[in-house]
Amino acid sequence: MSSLHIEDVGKSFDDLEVLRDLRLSVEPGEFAAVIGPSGSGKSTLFNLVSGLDRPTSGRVLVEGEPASVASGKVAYMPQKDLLFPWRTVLDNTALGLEAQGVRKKEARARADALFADFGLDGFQQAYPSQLSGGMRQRAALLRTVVLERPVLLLDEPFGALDSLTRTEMQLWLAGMWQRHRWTVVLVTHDIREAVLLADTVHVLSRRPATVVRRVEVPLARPRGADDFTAPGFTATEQIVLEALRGPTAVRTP
Ligand SMILES: Nc1ncnc2c1ncn2[C@@H]1O[C@H](COP(=O)(O)OP(=O)(O)OP(=O)(O)O)[C@@H](O)[C@H]1O
Repeated sequence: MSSLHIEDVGKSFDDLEVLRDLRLSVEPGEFAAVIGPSGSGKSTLFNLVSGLDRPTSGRVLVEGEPASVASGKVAYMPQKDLLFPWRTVLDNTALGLEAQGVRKKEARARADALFADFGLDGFQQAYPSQLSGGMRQRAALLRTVVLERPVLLLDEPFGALDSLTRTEMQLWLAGMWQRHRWTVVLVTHDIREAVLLADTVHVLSRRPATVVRRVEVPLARPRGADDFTAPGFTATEQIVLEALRGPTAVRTP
């Protein structure tokens, strides 16, 4: 059974058709990336997968069941880290578990157990303002991962970081995925990021968005900094770029 199965999904807001006949499947342990032009509907798609909104047509199935917030199958990391400035980093990372009804002590213990792996050891009692941009994003990811849900949605997690920090974070995430094998759907505007991290890159058209190309990334795992200059990397970037720019990607409303 697919972890995520999006079947002929359409979504409109009044007269605005945002998604049309969108199909996409993600298998357990797969890292999928979704890339598309600005405003093509990537956040709308995530809202459907996390059950915050419903499709106008078609179906969104998470582990075979219609997507719903109540099913607790999807963990969503939004673009902004949304860490509360008045809570310590540990309390911030335990927040999702607490909201799920886990007792505070246990929630903190479960989050704390991941701090070293996320490069945050020693910062449990710090406040978010004391962290660098990259550390804040790692804390936000920790808060998402600790929920141990079957599907992780990452919405441009590194979009706000400077280019060097972003590259470091991408390499770090590649290493983390290698160890944990989460099922991930990453939304990004960054072709390089999609190719480095994903098994499959789904390229969206302009609105109404549909998947115009599904690109399998031919690079072996584990991946690292050397992959950025590998011939297969550049060739895949080119294929994704052409799909983004190609004639079928430009639709008139
Ligand atoms: N609740 C809503 N009501 C009306 N229109 C909406 C709603 N949510 C999104 N839209 C519209 O749908 C379109 C797609 O928005 P969405 O945020 O999904 O795009 P996106 O691809 O995530 O954008 P970006 O790449 O800029 O982050 C936009 O034109 C937006 O104005």
